[in-house]
Amino acid sequence: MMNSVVEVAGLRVVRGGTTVIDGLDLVVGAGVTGLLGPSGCGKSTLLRSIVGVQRVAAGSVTVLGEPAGSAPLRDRVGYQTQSSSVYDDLTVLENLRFFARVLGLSPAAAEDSLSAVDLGGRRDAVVGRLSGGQRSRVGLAVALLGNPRLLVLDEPTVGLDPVLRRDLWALFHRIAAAGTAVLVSSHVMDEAERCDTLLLMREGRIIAHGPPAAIKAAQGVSDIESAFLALVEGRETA
Ligand SMILES: Nc1ncnc2c1ncn2[C@@H]1O[C@H](COP(=O)(O)OP(=O)(O)OP(=O)(O)O)[C@@H](O)[C@H]1O
Repeated sequence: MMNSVVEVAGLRVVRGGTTVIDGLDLVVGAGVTGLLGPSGCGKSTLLRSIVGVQRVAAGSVTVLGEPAGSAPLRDRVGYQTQSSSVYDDLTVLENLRFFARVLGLSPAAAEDSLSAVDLGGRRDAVVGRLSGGQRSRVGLAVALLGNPRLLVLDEPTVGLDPVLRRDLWALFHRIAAAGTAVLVSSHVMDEAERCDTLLLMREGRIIAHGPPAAIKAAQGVSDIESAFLALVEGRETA
């Protein structure tokens, strides 16, 4: 089969009476893919469509050859939303064991996930007392339960300091190197350079797709923010 993990064709999504995504086509492969764009451009909506929790008006979303959200994908796609979905009053390990049970996985899956995010040393810490970066890694560990083939992360680095952000991006690359495709959204343009492949999104459309260096070269600029602006201006004057 092809190397694509996600295939989106002609996707249209309407939210609250407004068309948020209109005719979007996209292929996502292995490695770390960054979905970057300003707040409100539709990143979360696209990720929700890929995970299969978004009602779509038209088009198709296929993940690992199956329709998005279908039963065979249940333990093959991990998803971390913007809001924390872990229990503050449970320990790190208790949280992971709970979610492992919900997914029908063995307690050993909780241990595997814990070590994948380097949280073994904090296994007995109550989540409510962890730092922001550690909490974020607990959420990531939950999404990694069962060793999914695709990990979808919605703005996981928001609110974190630069050191923690750098550490998390390093972790995404380790996860990708171990064979899980990582699709991560951000509205911070300086995170672009950390991605193998970039998807630049604006107003419900993908305006550029490729390695950061290729996107910059195509626009003749030295940073992604300038490339984004050049692409927007090019469209407005076209
Ligand atoms: N539940 C909802 N009902 C109606 N409209 C919504 C809903 N959620 C989001 N929208 C609208 O859909 C559009 C895209 O929102 P979305 O959350 O996908 O953007 P985003 O790029 O992820 O933004 P952010 O970076 O701020 O999370 C926005 O115009 C938003 O106002």
